[in-house]
Amino acid sequence: MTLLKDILYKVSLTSTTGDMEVEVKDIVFDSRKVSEGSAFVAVPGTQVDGHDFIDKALELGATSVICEKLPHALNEGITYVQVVNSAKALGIMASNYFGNPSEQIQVVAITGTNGKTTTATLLHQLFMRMGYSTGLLSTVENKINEQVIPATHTTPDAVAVQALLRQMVDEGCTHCFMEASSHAIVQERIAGLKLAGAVFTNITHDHLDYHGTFDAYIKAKKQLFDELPKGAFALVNGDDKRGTVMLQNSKASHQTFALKSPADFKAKIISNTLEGLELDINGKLIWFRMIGAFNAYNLLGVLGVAVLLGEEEDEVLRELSGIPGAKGRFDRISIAGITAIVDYAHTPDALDNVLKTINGVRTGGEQLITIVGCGGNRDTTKRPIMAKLAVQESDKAILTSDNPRFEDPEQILKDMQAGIGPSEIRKTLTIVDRKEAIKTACMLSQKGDIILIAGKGHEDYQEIKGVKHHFDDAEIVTEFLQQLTQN
Ligand SMILES: CC(=O)N[C@H]1[C@@H](OP(=O)(O)OP(=O)(O)OC[C@H]2O[C@@H](n3ccc(=O)[nH]c3=O)[C@H](O)[C@@H]2O)O[C@H](CO)[C@@H](O)[C@@H]1O[C@H](C)C(=O)N[C@@H](C)C(=O)N[C@H](CCC(=O)O)C(=O)O
Ligand SMILES: Nc1ncnc2c1ncn2[C@@H]1O[C@H](COP(=O)(O)OP(=O)(O)OP(=O)(O)O)[C@@H](O)[C@H]1O
Ligand SMILES: N[C@H](CCC[C@H](N)C(=O)O)C(=O)O
Ligand SMILES: [Mg+2]
Repeated sequence: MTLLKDILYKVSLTSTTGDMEVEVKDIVFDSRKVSEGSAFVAVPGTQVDGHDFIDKALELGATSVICEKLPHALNEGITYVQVVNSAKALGIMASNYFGNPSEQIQVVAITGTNGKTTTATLLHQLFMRMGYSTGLLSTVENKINEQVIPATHTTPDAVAVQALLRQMVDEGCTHCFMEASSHAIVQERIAGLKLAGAVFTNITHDHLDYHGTFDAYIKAKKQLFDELPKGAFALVNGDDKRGTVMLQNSKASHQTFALKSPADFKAKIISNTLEGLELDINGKLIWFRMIGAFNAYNLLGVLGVAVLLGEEEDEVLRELSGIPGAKGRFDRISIAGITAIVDYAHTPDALDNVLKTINGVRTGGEQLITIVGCGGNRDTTKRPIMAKLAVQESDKAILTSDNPRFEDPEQILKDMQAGIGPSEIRKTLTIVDRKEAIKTACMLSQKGDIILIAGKGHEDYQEIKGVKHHFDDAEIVTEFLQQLTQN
């Protein structure tokens, strides 16, 4: 039996009213999911305030309410707990409720604008290969060893994080690698977690719609490092000028990885082709199946984490060398002499990196056609920048839709077109239907050409007005390229 007073351990309380020994059958932060005996935690949100749903939660059988502001009238027989920060309280309560699983497993959180999924997935694959029972919480999927649990967010909500960690511990996992998105950090979805370490990959333009300013976005990432305990490690990209900012107030052991500056984990790129990367790491030449200089950073971050967790460098490099990477990250499909690359680049920096990688390995003569869109109900300021990058770094750019969500797809495309100069218009096509855009790119391609399809990577849907319609870039480009071979 779980008592309210026990799960409030370590929560900053302002006041309590009622029986603190009431049994808690479930912790719920959405009134619609309350059942008899639930503890309802009222969290202020971006759309509505959970405090407005306290009555609804009580109607459905909640026996305790955890909130920042007490309701004017308190119901008889209900326990009310006033806390300083209910989102934070939710995380700590969920951790207590599930028996503090993060104290029984080494959890490493990865943050940064780009590279989180790649780094976390590589770590999961690496530790599995090295014989450990390992968990993963990522944008693409959550995993307990090889068992897949579908992911709805990059970082699950506070209760789901703890429930998944509990399941991992019960199934014998010793390690869990997880992404910590800036939304999750600010919303305290990882409050109550004991981390063995945290990684900072990089920070560039994204999510200004949510955080407001770039400084607030940096501060969100920094919170992860500020809250690390002594004894944990803080591993940051030393070539990113915000790497040192992350370390400023961190009690954790300061560690760096870099290609250009002095660092604890260093590498030099020997070769970078469409077949893979060759790196010099401490005088050892190692071949990796990952493509692009940005993946050299991801590989170094992975090496750093593994070594800081006590693994032997040579074994790590041997295993890492054969790992293919995460789905939808630079996936290559070659049919009829045409190479299509499906990549999740959905930020200006990611798109720039992918385009530079492709341009760096081109042999000349071939065309590069880039298909790109920008998500609806997301940062609008990145739209003209991404369109401009696509046009400038390709022979032809096709602007199209990528999850318009609740926005008008034509308006998103207009925002993108604003980034294109008059002399670049002739290199640009705008085709709102993504399938038509892919078909057009295939029809315009000749043997040897490269088609980059950016933005959706592993996603197998197009989200329009709250409905996810099946849509898979790799599936569609394969279909059209195969048709070319039949004609
Ligand atoms: C903008 C954002 O991040 N929103 C997240 C946030 O919801 P919110 O603050 O908007 O919630 P709200 O709708 O205002 O409701 C406030 C509170 O009232 C409660 N409520 C609401 C209605 C009701 O009838 N009863 C009730 O109790 C809600 O449960 C909530 O506790 O907290 C929810 C629970 O954790 C999340 O599901 C939700 O993610 C939304 C769906 C989302 O799209 N988030 C994206 C932007 C996101 O989180 N992305 C990052 C990755 C970004 C990256 O790529 O870097 C991620 O980690 O996935
Ligand atoms: N270290 C990196 N630096 C810059 N760009 C990268 C890096 N790693 C990957 N990318 C690019 O960014 C895209 C997204 O990579 P990944 O999915 O690993 O990032 P993420 O941080 O998990 O993104 P999200 O915030 O959407 O979950 C990749 O498809 C690739 O184009
Ligand atoms: N985690 C990111 C994914 C963006 C992927 C892209 N396809 C889009 O829809 O904008 C977000 O939710 O902002
Ligand atoms: Mg991710």
